[in-house]
Amino acid sequence: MFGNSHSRPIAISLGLVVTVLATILLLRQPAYHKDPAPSLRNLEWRDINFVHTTDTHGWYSGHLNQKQYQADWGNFISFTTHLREIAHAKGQDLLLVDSGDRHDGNGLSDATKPNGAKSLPIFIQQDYDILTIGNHELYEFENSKAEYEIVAKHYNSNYICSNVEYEVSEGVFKSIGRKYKYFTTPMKGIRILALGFLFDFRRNNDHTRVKPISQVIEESWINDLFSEFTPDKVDLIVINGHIPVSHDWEELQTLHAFIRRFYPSTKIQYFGGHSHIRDFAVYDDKSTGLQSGRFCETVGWLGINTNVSQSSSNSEVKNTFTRSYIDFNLHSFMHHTGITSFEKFTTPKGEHVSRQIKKARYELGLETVVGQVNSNYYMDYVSITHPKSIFKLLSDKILPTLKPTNDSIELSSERIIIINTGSIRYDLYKGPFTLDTEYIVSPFRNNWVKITVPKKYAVGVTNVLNGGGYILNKEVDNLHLLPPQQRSSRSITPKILDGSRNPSQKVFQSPELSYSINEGVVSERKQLTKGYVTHDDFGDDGDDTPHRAVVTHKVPNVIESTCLDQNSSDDTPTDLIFYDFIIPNIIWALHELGFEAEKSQVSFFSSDYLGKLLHEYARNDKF
Ligand SMILES: Nc1ccn([C@@H]2O[C@H](COP(=O)(O)O)[C@@H](O)[C@H]2O)c(=O)n1
Ligand SMILES: [Zn+2]
Ligand SMILES: [Zn+2]
Repeated sequence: MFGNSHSRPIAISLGLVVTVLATILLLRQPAYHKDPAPSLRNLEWRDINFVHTTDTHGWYSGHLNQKQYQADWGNFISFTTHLREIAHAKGQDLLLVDSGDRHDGNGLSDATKPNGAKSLPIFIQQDYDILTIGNHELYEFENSKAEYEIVAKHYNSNYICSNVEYEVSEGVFKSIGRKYKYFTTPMKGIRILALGFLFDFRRNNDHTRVKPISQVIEESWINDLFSEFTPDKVDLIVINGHIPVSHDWEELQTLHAFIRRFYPSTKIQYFGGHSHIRDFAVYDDKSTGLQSGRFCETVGWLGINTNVSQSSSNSEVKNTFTRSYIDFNLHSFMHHTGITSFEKFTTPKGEHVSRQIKKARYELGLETVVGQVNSNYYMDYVSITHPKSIFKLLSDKILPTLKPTNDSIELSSERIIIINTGSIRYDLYKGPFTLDTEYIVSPFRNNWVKITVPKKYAVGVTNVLNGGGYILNKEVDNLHLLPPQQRSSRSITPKILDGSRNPSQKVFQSPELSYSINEGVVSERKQLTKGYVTHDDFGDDGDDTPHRAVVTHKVPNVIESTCLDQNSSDDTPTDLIFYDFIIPNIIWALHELGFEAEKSQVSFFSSDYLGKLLHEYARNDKF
């Protein structure tokens, strides 16, 4: 038809219209590309800005089967490099903070001997300005040694820990890092006094010491320090704790009251961790606490204006402080830097670290396929009686495969195996079960132990351990038995079942439903990715990516797998088998039931830890 001379002008004008329209569309495209995620909430920049991580537990490869957390440590390094440049270009400061727990949770950290041999050299490529220790650096001596010799040494005066000591030679204990750091920021000249604290942790190895905060504040060094650095010399106090920031965790409250005695109106910023949640707490009009999740799912963002007047009101706090929880993916990282091409985004160091990770994973054989998993098994997305519950899988199928390590171990005809649900760290996904999966689901190399008790006591233990909710019996140190998801201050509020005002932030961890980075504009609610929806003291606008919340179910402290004869008498000797990690808890529960047991009555049963049982189950094609 374009060959027809009469129609040519029309064809030309049509062509012109098409060209113009196309040009308009093309001109609009870059705007879209510049901001590929208009639904993301932008970061607010202040005089001083902090990027915060905590509880990374070795997840430096990123979440390979969850696109929403798929950035790796190299990408994270590129991200913060740009953020620092942006801050400095604006004349603002940017500091990086990490709050500890770098082991136990991923093959990259746990498949080596010593633990962390490959992951710590990767972790320390990040330029942290302030970092501290977590409890997972203290369970095993080899982790403490690595912390002292690799991490603390590398970061030198930036490694700040005010209440943990390390045995440098026999009987000689020294602070594992610097007890404090006083420094002035390069751009705004903000004078910062920084300290670091671990919560009152009692299960540390013998070559380390942890002093509870309540004891530290009685010591002369901290009183002298605060007397020397009078308020006129300090613009901002930073407390980096491996401690939850929630109001119901007493230790930070104690510390805060102590600091305020010396600094009645100085701004104080707390960074926290350990309970693996996103959280932000306002302590008073000049002081807040930020906690940035777990497992490289979250990068926390915290900004402070230093010049806000001293008057006290709610809006004053909001004018002073701002917080965001950034999803650990390239989509978010690139959005917040305003860089639209990956080539421009990735820095030589970031690229180098990403290569280092790939190499380490290859050398460790982390992607070696052991077997296939037939379904997703969840920790708390379904109830523990649901066929897709990982705890049901363990109690029905995996734990019954546990055998004593040698034939000389005497067995009773009846038995109950109890596991602390905190020993399971992550969902198990449908698809290949790799070496990495074993560590991700259950990284701990605990031994199984056994005690034989009359059946009437054995059958009550699980109930006692689960009965009291948060068990606060300090003598047996039950504090550390609780699975992280139950430790959220937010879970005190009753759950609302449509998920829209779910009190604690939630993540749906199914790879099937995780979103694609290229998904584009998310405009309708039904298109939102399921993930964290955080409700904190500033409201519910903290997550950089608006997610759709999911309902999660309460997970008890322990679950059991039983092999009992319904017809046998109450006094039948019954083997109670459990991880040595919970010996004090079991002895305490038996005591509560009226049976006095000694640690010496507990004997070794097996070294086939949970990860190994799962591995064998997959290898034998049992799923
Ligand atoms: N050998 C171990 C050590 C720890 N656990 C579990 O880990 C929990 C602590 O982890 P955080 O990341 O929250 O510090 C602890 O409560 C135990 O449940 C374990 O099972 N075995
Ligand atoms: Zn942790
Ligand atoms: Zn911890």
